[in-house]
Formats: sequence, structure tokens, C-alpha cells
Amino acid sequence: MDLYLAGVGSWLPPARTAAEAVRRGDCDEVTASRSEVASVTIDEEPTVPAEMAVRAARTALAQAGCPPSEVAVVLHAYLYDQGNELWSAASYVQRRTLGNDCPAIGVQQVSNGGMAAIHLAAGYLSGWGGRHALVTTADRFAAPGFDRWRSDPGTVYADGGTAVVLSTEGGFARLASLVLVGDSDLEGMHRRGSARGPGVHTGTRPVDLGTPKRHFVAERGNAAVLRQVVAGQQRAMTAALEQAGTELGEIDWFVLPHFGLRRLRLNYLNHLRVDAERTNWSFSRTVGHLGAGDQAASLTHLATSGRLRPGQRVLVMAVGAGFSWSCGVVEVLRELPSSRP
Ligand SMILES: CCC(=O)NCCNC(=O)CCNC(=O)[C@H](O)C(C)(C)COP(=O)(O)O
Repeated sequence: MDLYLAGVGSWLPPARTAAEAVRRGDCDEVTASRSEVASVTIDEEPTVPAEMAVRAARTALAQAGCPPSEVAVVLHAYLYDQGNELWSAASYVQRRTLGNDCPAIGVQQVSNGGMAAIHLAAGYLSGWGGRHALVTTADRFAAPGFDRWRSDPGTVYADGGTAVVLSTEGGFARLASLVLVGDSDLEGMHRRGSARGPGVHTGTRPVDLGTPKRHFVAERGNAAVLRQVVAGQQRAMTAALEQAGTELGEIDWFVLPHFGLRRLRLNYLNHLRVDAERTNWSFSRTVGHLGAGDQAASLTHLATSGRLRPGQRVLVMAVGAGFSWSCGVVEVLRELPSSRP
């Protein structure tokens, strides 16, 4: 079954510069300069994250020209607080965009959530039938529960929503392959204490991923952990290139997680041996880490800023705590009308 990207969209609030963040005391000068992140999109409204996904989905659905009745499944991926307890953000997205009665399901695969949801949608369409799937992501990493510069040192978290409309009939790009692999031996990196730990944090202490990571890396060794992280990513990439019948040298663009530059080099650029110019870095450094939405946001930017040419191939890579890694090859079939600088 061939699968296509029929529409992509993102909704990003205004960005705050790193210099402004330093002036405000949101982060220190060293952290800002090491990350080389220029700015971070921050929602001051506040907007319910799922509403950000709705705005992105409307763009993607219009681009796809897909009537609500033809969407067979809605998958909404997220990492953090969606604004209401025991509430289906996926159903909110469905009600506000489609109003149809297909399954609407939430996906939590941490920062691999967007690509994992595309992976699940592909399986759903091939297994249960259907011509289109709507995949959205949205998060708002606001204080006091989250410290976007300090909760996960080396990664700066941003607010925003994204959407992808997948189609079995056609689109501006073909999803030539998509692979997801896991290595649960690394799950302890993001866990505080034993599995029976204190549970979700209920106080106003911001999320702290640095402490469990420091303990985990101290126990295993930084080099060994990095090797294991890179090995997982390489397994996904090798399988995705093979599935698409593509060589690494035939890739024109690399869409990578919106990490700070130091972490991006350590985890990706150094062993891919690719210059940052051939990646989404020039865009991602102006946005920050959107959690599950990095890949869709960067694909939207590339596709709607005239950077993608028919015949080009894009290698899309994602990683999530757990760990799980996704990698896919996207073949560009036609240009989308430019709507972004
Ligand atoms: C929790 C949000 C989420 O899912 N993030 C994606 C998973 N995290 C990652 O892929 C980062 C993996 N890399 C690392 O943690 C670090 O680079 C290493 C490998 C632990 C080395 O530490 P560093 O020197 O970068 O501080």
C-alpha cells in the first residue's frame, strides 16, 4: 500500500529570543550560548494545546482537500499537560476539525510521538482500510510545571501544534518507508527512582529530567549511553533506507529533532557526517523542541517555504524516551505553494 503526505500544517505562537530569555532570567548565558538556539515559540495566551493542533489540522486538511467523511482515524500525540484532567484531547481535535465518528486516539510516545502516530496511522489504514488519516501533535510547556530551559538540560522546549494528513490516494510527497525501533533498556534514563516511585509530580516543582538522567549516565557511563542511543537510531535509519531502496548519499534533506546544537551534533550530526545546512537546524533553532511535533513542523516549513523540489528525498528522524526511534524516507512529488519565508 502506498502512503502519501497529502497535507501538512503547523501553528506556532510568537518566538521569544534566547537573548530575551537571558534578560528575563529564564536561562543563563552559558546555557543559551551552548544550545545556539536563537528563539523559542512560547504561547502567552494561554491556548489549550489541542486548539493549537486544531489550527494546524485545518491548514493540513485544506491542503489535502480531504472531506471529513474520508478521514478514517485521528491520532493526537503529546507529551505534557493538555489542559484538562481525564479528557480526550484527540476527541477535541476531531470535534473541532472533522465532526465525524471515526476513532480518535491519543498517543504518548514522548518525543517520538508524532512519528509513532504516523506509523500507527499507516498500519491502521493498511489493516482496517480507509483513505485518509489525520495525525496531530500539540504541547505547551508552561511554568510552573515545566521549565522550558532547565527541565531537560540540552533541550529547549517550545509550544505549538502540528498536523499531517496521510492518504492512500496521493499527495505532494510519498512516504517511501517508515521504521520504528525500541530499546527499553534505556527507560530508566527518564524515571525517578523505582517503578513504584512517587508517581506523577503533583507539586509545583517543575519537571526535572536532568536528575534521573545524571544518575543513569553516572551508573552506565556517558560514552556507553551515547553509543547505545546512537546504535538505536542507526538501526532505524538503516532499516528505513533499505525499506525505501535508498542510499544515505541520495538524501537531500535531513529532518532531525529540535535539539540544541551541542546535543544535535553529539547524537546526530557527528556520525551522520552531514552539515547542519542540509538539515532543518536553521529552522529548528528558531522554534525549539515541540515534543512530538518537531518532524511535522519542520516538514511543513521545508514544504511551504519552497525548499523542497520534486525528486528530492528527505530523511526524517525522531527519538523518544524509552527509548524509541523512528526514521522514514519522504520522496517529494510536487511543490506546495510557498506561504512562508
Ligand atoms: C523526554 C523527551 C524525549 O523523549 N526526548 C528524546 C529522548 N532524549 C534524547 O534523545 C536525548 C538523548 N541524548 C542524551 O540524553 C544525551 O546526549 C546523552 C547521550 C545522555 C549525553 O548527555 P549530554 O552530554 O548530551 O548531556
